[in-house]
Amino acid sequence: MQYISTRGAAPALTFEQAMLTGLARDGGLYVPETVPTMNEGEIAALAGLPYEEIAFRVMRPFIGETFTDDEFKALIAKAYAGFGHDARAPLKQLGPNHFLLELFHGPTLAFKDFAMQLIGQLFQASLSRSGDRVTIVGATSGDTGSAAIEAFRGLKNVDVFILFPHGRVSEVQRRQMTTPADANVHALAVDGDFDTCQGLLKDMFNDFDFRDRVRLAGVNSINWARVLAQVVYYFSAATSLGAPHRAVDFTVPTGNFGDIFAGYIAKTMGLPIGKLVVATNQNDILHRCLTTGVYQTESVLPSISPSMDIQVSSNFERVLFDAYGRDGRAVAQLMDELKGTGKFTVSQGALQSLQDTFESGRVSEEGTSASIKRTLAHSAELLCPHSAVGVAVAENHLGANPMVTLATAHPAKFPAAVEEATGIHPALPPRMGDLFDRPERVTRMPGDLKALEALILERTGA
Ligand SMILES: Cc1ncc(COP(=O)(O)O)c(C=O)c1O
Ligand SMILES: N[C@@H](CCOP(=O)(O)O)C(=O)O
Repeated sequence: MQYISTRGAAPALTFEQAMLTGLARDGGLYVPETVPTMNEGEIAALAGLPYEEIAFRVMRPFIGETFTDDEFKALIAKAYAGFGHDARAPLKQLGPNHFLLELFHGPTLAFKDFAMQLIGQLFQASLSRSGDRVTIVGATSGDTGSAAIEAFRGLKNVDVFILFPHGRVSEVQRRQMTTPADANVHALAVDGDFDTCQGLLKDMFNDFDFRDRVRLAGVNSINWARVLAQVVYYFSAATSLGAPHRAVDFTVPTGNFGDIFAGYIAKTMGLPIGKLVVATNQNDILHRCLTTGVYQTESVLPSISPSMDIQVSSNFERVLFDAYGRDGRAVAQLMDELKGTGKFTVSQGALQSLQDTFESGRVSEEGTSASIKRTLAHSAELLCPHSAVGVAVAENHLGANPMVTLATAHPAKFPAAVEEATGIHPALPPRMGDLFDRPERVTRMPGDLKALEALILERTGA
């Protein structure tokens, strides 16, 4: 199993190399050279299995020789042992044909834990074998950062630097990143928005001297291993609703396009997914692009679903690669255009291919609040604002197949928006009850590459 870059000009890598590398050296993202498929019998056999066993069967063909079966099984078991629900990703029924996939029972209460807890294990196993040390730098709009810190805190061969937009994450998210006392954790509050943070991260990857000196690794969804771990819950949800004997639709609250791209991979592997619906908040660049073919950045509007306040949606590049017939040069040209002008237009053929796979919808701020309120009244389910965006869009795309909406975070991560909509203040789980009493440790930084690189070099001693 080899991984190739979406820009076609970086060396092909193994799973382990792609996982430790993050961004390809040509600026592209790694994808499998060929996506392995599962036949109907193999998919049917997943129904009713424990989540960890489904994870093993779905991910095994992607990892090549990196781990033996026994090693991989043990790492998966450790990754999900700390989840607060036996099913790991339970389904709740919202309506006759509408289900909610709760992805917030991990240690930091967001779907990011599914991938981050696993790659924490995979990194540790790989680094302790090689004796190498890496510097992880992550960009976050709130959830990736806390999940990464939780997964890598205290590890002796890893430093973790998390760039988050100053003043643009919820207080719970900020405290999850700034209160861990471990010396290898560095929370950096950057002046700018999430796109500034993600842009700086990509610039660090493209600064080869710096990259090689600190042995830079990435745990954003630019890392293929992140996407892979997220493919699993599409299989667990769909098979418990009758797949492969019937098709299942999914609606996914979307920002960086990683989570829905995982659904696209599940579909490519053979899982009968009918509709794949992209749900955006008022930062609706993906919805506009899927509707008109024009991908045009605007300034980010802070919203009550802040984790999706994103304009430059990293993983969209992966799906464009397929829509352009895996032509890396065409993708590189689009990405250069985006960097230069803030815009590109998708060709007619590529747009048709995207529209054949994805539907989309956008929800306003009022619509998000109303969705939280309505869902509580009809189904007694308290949604976080991101999940509420998903539910609102899904309601406009219900059809004959069961519809699954991904609930991506726990409502207690966004108490202000939930209380405003419902009058209920969602409580944090008891194990996080002292979050507001713990001392914070954070460094305020300008959105400046050289300043950030200097700080990372100084703190790692590289
Ligand atoms: C709570 C939450 N929901 C949805 C999303 C969107 O996921 P993705 O970036 O994979 O599209 C994010 C982060 O991006 C998130 O943190
Ligand atoms: N919403 C995310 C943004 C980064 O997404 P990623 O999936 O690429 O790590 C966040 O919470 O940080």
